[in-house]
Amino acid sequence: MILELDCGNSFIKWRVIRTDASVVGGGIVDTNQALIEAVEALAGDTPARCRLVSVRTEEETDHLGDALVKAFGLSIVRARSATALAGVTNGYDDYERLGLDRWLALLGGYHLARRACVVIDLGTAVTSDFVSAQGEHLGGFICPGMPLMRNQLRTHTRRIRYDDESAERALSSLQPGRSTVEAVERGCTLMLHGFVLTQLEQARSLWGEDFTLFITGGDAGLLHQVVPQARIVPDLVFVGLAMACPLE
Ligand SMILES: Nc1ncnc2c1ncn2[C@@H]1O[C@H](COP(=O)(O)OP(=O)(O)OP(=O)(O)O)[C@@H](O)[C@H]1O
Ligand SMILES: CC(C)(CO)[C@@H](O)C(=O)NCCC(=O)O
Ligand SMILES: [K+]
Repeated sequence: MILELDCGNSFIKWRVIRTDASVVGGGIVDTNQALIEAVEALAGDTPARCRLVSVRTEEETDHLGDALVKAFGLSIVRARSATALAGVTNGYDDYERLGLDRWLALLGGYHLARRACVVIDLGTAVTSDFVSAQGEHLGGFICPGMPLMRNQLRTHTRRIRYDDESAERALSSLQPGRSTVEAVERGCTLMLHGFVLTQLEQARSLWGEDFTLFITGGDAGLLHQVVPQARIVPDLVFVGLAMACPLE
């Protein structure tokens, strides 16, 4: 069995797959220890191999790797930056600066679409990347995601305070808010809607209607009504991870 990890800035997304790629289990955790416990709790064999992508520091990622080797004695392959892979060229001036989660998600998107695509990932940050039909990465955009927008408002004001349950309830509609929680949650959601619609405009001016829009990341669900044509692929980073780190 293979342990797959996407180590983001706030959470670790994990899953365990068999060699035939069928999924045994998976989830989202916020600490290395919680990851080890979740994998230990899976019925069946422990994974012998691991492939991972991380946007954390080298030290944090090494620390996680050491903990996994200690717990499971597995071998680890890490996704690395590349100038080109699987028919896609990295569009950054300095290819190593492109976030590896973005690189893998756009590799996965191009692989699935086999034509021009835009890949939007809604996590701690929101990112968007453009790939032409020829596999040329044209670059992309980075902006704050829902968790960062909320927290900036909470941190830099004195009277914006509310709990998680009321935040969830506030999104039952996108009408003008009649309480702080509604005003903030709906306002930030509409910022994301606006962002995504502008990405669509850019894609249309480049390619007409001849492209696929992919949406991934923990907050992908906030968008599906605005862009019903989008393909929501929650595991897009894992699609790219398998391409970048093949385990024969
Ligand atoms: N089960 C879940 N656990 C945690 N967050 C979740 C879950 N489902 C949806 N989310 C939402 O997903 C967002 C986090 O996104 P995601 O997990 O894709 O990225 P991340 O690890 O925080 O950061 P990165 O963008 O660096 O990968 C949060 O806003 C959170 O509300
Ligand atoms: C933008 C994030 C934080 C999204 O997870 C990550 O891809 C990252 O740290 N990127 C490095 C900066 C860049 O992609 O230009
Ligand atoms: K991510």
